[in-house]
Amino acid sequence: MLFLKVKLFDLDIGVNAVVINEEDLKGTPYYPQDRVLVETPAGSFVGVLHSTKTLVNKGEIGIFREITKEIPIKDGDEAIIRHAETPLSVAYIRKKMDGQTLKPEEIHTIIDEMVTGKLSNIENTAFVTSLYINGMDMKEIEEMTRRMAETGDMIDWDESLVVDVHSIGGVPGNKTALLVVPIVAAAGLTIPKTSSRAITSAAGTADVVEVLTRVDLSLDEIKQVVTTTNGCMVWGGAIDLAPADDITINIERPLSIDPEPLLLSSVMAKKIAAGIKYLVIDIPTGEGAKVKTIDEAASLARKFIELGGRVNVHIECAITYGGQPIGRAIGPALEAREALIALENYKEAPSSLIEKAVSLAGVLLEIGGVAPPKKGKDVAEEILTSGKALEKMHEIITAQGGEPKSSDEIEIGEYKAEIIAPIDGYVTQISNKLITKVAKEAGAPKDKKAGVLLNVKIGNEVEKGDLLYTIYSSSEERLNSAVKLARRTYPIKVEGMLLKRISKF
Ligand SMILES: O=P(O)(O)OC[C@H]1O[C@H](OP(=O)(O)O)[C@H](O)[C@@H]1O
Ligand SMILES: O=c1cc[nH]c(=O)[nH]1
Repeated sequence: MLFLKVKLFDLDIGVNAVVINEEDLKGTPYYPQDRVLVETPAGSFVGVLHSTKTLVNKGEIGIFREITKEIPIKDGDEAIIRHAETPLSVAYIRKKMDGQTLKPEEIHTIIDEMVTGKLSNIENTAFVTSLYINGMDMKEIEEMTRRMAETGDMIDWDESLVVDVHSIGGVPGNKTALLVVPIVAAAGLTIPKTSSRAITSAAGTADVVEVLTRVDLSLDEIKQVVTTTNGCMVWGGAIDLAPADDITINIERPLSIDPEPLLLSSVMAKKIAAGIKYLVIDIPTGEGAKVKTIDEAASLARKFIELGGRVNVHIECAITYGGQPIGRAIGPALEAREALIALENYKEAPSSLIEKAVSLAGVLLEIGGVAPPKKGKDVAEEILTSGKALEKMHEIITAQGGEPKSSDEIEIGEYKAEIIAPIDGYVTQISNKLITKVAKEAGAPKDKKAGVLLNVKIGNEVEKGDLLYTIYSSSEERLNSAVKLARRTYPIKVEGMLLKRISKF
């Protein structure tokens, strides 16, 4: 064992590297590139060892900022270094890589070791990838869901009627939650919504809400907000609800994947932990979404409902249109602005956004008994059009530590480029994946002001030179790169009625 003092490096290098002076390593069984278990008063993690002559002094261990996002280690903390045995999980991950079924205790071990930082990025990535390739059966998914919830905090509300809505994501512009939560909260139901940051999209709900107010609230702050406003819209990753969720999501994001076993367990674990009893799952379906066909969506819905039954959460699934972006705004600030426009004056908002939001909210109002059967959508519309939802949104924004702003006060990227129609014709396709790529190339979601504002939707007739969409960014360099990508990949297809002329074979 080595006893060292922590020296924190303010550097995001993205992996669990630790640096030890080579004098300290002399005569020990620890070698560069080895994995060592680092135990500190704030928690333990597995780090890849690097040696140095000068970066840290004898008696110090250099630790990077990445770690402190998961474990609140401070400068000067005592650290005990031990050889990191190969985690038990490695054998179980190999089993899943080989397509085998994992036993409950094997799944528990993987989640436990992931959450206690004993797995390196390599093992975590191998696990996520093996689920993407080989999947899991429902028993495995149930075990993973339970463990993901049990390894974190659980919130217990002192009432039974706690509802939530959660989208599996995958469709650009899906800012629906910013309407559904205020509508449902204004109706008096308790809706403590947790969201993840973007996984495959250019803006996750947590990224969008963060434009308007704080989302990294503590459990106590969340309870306070929900008690006073009936709702919240917070980032699940900031609190210890299902901690494995944020670890796996951080691996899914660069690969832009969302394997079904994790999709099911991630959503459900967060909801169990948040004490949700009634949950509506939004399953956007269509070309370019995570789910392509109605049949696939129905099969996923059945799995959600079955899983819900096993973990005592009442689930209803809404299969929604996901064949093109929801609304016109893609990117955190653009989507926050569009959501505010919808709350301020629904007539000015895209009908796809309004329609989806009041439909989902309507289901929750019926489940919650504050609207008669089949009348939920009408009640939701009334709450939206009367301004009650906007008022509630301002309450939630304030309670979470933000300053309510009107839509025209939301800042978007100062650099912009307009993409125009190359010919007369009709918009026949808006590629979810390509439009997301353009928005991300412009800098979203890290650059909150970056994104894409659509000027057309599928079916619109356009003339050569008409505006199709505008790309925004805070950086001219990123904007130019996004424009190049847009010009190379054509996210929006414009075609005449004469699609192809064949005059000879
Ligand atoms: O589209 P991608 O990024 O893959 O999925 C992630 C998004 O889907 C869910 O949306 P919501 O919280 O129900 O609004 C997550 O919380 C996250 O915002
Ligand atoms: O919250 C979410 C949404 C989609 N997929 C996940 O894994 N988690």
